[in-house]
Amino acid sequence: MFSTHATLEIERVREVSSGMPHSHFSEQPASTALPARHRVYLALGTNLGERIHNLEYALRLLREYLQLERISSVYETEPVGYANQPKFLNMACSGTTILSAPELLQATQGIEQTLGRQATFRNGPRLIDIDILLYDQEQWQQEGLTLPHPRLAERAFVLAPLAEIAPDLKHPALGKNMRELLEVVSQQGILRIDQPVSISPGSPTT
Ligand SMILES: Nc1ncnc2c1ncn2[C@@H]1O[C@H](COP(=O)(O)OP(=O)(O)OP(=O)(O)O)[C@@H](O)[C@H]1O
Ligand SMILES: Nc1nc2c(c(=O)[nH]1)N=C(CO)CN2
Repeated sequence: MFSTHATLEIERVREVSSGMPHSHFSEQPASTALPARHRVYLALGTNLGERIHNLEYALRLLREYLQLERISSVYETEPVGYANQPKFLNMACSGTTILSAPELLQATQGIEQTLGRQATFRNGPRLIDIDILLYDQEQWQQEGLTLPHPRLAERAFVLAPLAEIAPDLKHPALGKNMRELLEVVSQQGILRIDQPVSISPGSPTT
């Protein structure tokens, strides 16, 4: 279950037992095999509307697709790329999913639509942005999806929450972990705030 503080959130991956002696397990029909689970890391950002509420609502919807394992604190961050807009709230989460990476992208884009995200412009303001940072240790580049996320290593607003929940996680292409990547970017304008997220039922504000 989730505590009221984001940093304390832990949901354990349920262990499923067949109830059969181990030696009989391989005799089960293939259809009973559990689908493979993939560990994924996501970044969330918002700078319009009730920002905390947007994060909470997105996390609740994400739980339909992910078994959440960790969620970071919330960080208030100066806008990067286009300065003339409100400050963002950013956070990261990890979880496991049976979805393929393109299916997960479809799910996250659906959640952005559900929250009412309107197309603006590159680096512009948004109700919610959900980026897939890593999907297992996959390196993938196809139309519409690049893994790891191509701008992960240059963004303190992504690395600070990610390093909080997964400091030793290695970037599959760069070979460095998240703590090391965070150390080499400027953390100016990145402030961890003491505002907890709660993901009990509710509705969007916008
Ligand atoms: N790993 C990824 N996670 C999310 N979107 C991705 C990823 N790789 C590629 N994309 C593509 O990026 C496109 C633009 O996404 P989005 O509108 O969120 O961009 P942005 O938030 O303005 O910029 P940024 O991608 O730098 O955060 C999406 O339509 C999606 O197809
Ligand atoms: N601080 C901050 N700046 C941004 C962010 C964001 O999430 N946080 N997202 C952007 C486009 O994805 C562009 N700039």
